Amino acid sequence: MKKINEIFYSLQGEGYFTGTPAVFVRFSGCNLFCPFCDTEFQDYTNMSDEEIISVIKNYPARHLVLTGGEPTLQINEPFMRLLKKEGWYIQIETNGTKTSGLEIADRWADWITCSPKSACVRNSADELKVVYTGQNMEPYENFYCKYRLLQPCSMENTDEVIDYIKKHPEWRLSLQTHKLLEIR
Ligand SMILES: C[S@@+](CC[C@H](N)C(=O)[O-])C[C@H]1O[C@@H](n2cnc3c(N)ncnc32)[C@H](O)[C@@H]1O
Ligand SMILES: Nc1nc2[nH]cc(C(=O)O)c2c(=O)[nH]1
Ligand code: SF4
Ligand SMILES: [Mg+2]
Repeated sequence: MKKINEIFYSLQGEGYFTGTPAVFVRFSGCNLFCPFCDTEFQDYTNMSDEEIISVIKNYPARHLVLTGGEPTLQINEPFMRLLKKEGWYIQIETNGTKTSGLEIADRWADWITCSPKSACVRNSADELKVVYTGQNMEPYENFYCKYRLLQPCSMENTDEVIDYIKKHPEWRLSLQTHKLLEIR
């Protein structure tokens, strides 16, 4: 059984796949307590892997976003294998900490979006998506990834983020477009 906070269909609002129709599975629970976290993830329903599949397959898209909370606390090999067997393109949103699912994500996900927080142990992902709060950016210099995305915190410091990116052009802007559009 997995503790699932919500399942919904929307457009990927953030990062490289912004605008892509996607089914979101939000896992309950997290190992961190980011002060800026914009997500309610405590409530949950217990669902079997088969129940999750039976809900997500009703939507027309086959791009799946595993998020949370922290999805790598709950994903396991049989779940990921089943999703791949069912034809899903699996994107996982992770804080990059040392969890039971860290290596499972590497083995099975099609796309890893790492949004590193203090305890991040990853030094690679497909995309690095940093929520900018004016922190020291040096720790991200040796992170190996295809794209470096800088995301305003709660859409409140967009000017500061744009300014940073213009000075450090290896970064690009990630806006939480679902908030702009007032969709989920
Ligand atoms: C809610 S987290 C869930 C996945 C995982 N725990 C993580 O932190 O990557 C999903 C994404 O939202 C970002 N996020 C959370 N709160 C935010 C905020 N107030 N403003 C901008 N992005 C935020 C996270 O950094 C992460 O990229
Ligand atoms: N539309 C939409 N896109 C998202 N991308 C990442 C999200 C998340 O909360 O992980 C999210 C979300 O909550 N909504
Ligand atoms: S790691 Fe992700 S879900 Fe957990 S508190 Fe931080 S932003 Fe929220
Ligand atoms: Mg969100």
